[in-house]
Amino acid sequence: MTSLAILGVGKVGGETAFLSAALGLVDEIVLYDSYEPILRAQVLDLQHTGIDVTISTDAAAMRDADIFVFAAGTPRTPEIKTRADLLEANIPVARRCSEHLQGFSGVVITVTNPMDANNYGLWKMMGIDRQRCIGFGGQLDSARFARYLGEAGVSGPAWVLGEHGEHQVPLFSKTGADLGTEKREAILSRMQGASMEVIRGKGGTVFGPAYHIAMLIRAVLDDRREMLACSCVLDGEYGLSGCSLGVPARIGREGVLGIEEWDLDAWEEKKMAEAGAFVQGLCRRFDV
Ligand SMILES: NC(=O)c1ccc[n+]([C@@H]2O[C@H](COP(=O)([O-])OP(=O)(O)OC[C@H]3O[C@@H](n4cnc5c(N)ncnc54)[C@H](O)[C@@H]3O)[C@@H](O)[C@H]2O)c1
Ligand SMILES: O=C(O)C[C@H](O)C(=O)O
Repeated sequence: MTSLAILGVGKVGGETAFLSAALGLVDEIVLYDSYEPILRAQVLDLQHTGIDVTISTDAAAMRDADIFVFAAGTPRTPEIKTRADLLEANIPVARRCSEHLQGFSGVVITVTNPMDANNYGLWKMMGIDRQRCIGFGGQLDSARFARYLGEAGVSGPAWVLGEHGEHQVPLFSKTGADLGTEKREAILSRMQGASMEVIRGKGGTVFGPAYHIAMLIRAVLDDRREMLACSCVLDGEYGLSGCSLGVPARIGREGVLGIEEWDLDAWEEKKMAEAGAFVQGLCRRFDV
């Protein structure tokens, strides 16, 4: 029997629960939210699908799950410019999350923004092996990148490393197309504003994140060992440590099975170093 726990069942957590149930990824889902009315409503709504999945709201059972999604906390509104601006609001939520996870032996997926810093914070507070903390965001950024590349007539592989935020690093060198710096910067700028277009229109991003989180859950539970852009706690990879950052990672049943260090061109290397320095600064908040 496989069990998924989700802390925070608002827009993204709720949709992730629904998709995981609808796709038959797990046998049991343990849901918890500090706001009781949303928790009850999400449970009822899931039950009304009639999908054959066990649903529990026993917070203590979360630590027995195979996989745990941290999706609780404050999301952006149009007034909140960057994901990093959510750090102070969500640090106490990350701390609470790490308390829920004492004794947990599965794989954690961090969704709550600023995701890279929170993934590092959870790893640090829980004191678990770094391979068991996966930060989610790179797959979504990569899907957005693929879309913008397509509009520019480029169909090569779309990978986005770096921060899940303003300092994201789209790997143009992997696409095989020579777009030039100006076009690169123009596409990057569109990517930086991509989610805000959705947040302005419907109050938050839902389908994109939930779909790719479900694919990540599947990669872990089925031990797919596939390469995905994920935020991982770094220990010298890409010349960085003291942070969690988007890198190409092989994902399987034990979490991050390996990190590949790809050759980057000069533009990408500079962006990656800037991303590392920026996220290291955010992560320092968890070192005190
Ligand atoms: N990494 C990504 O790609 C990605 C994508 C979308 C959203 N996000 C982030 O995910 C988070 C959730 O976004 P959302 O749109 O679902 O927000 P939401 O407001 O719809 O849901 C958040 C839920 O967390 C609950 N919550 C708050 N504090 C809690 C606590 N201490 N314990 C348990 N539950 C708690 C709230 O009651 C709420 O139901 C935000 O930080 C958002 O920025 C990240
Ligand atoms: O942009 C946000 O605040 C939400 C999320 O990180 C996203 O990329 O959709």
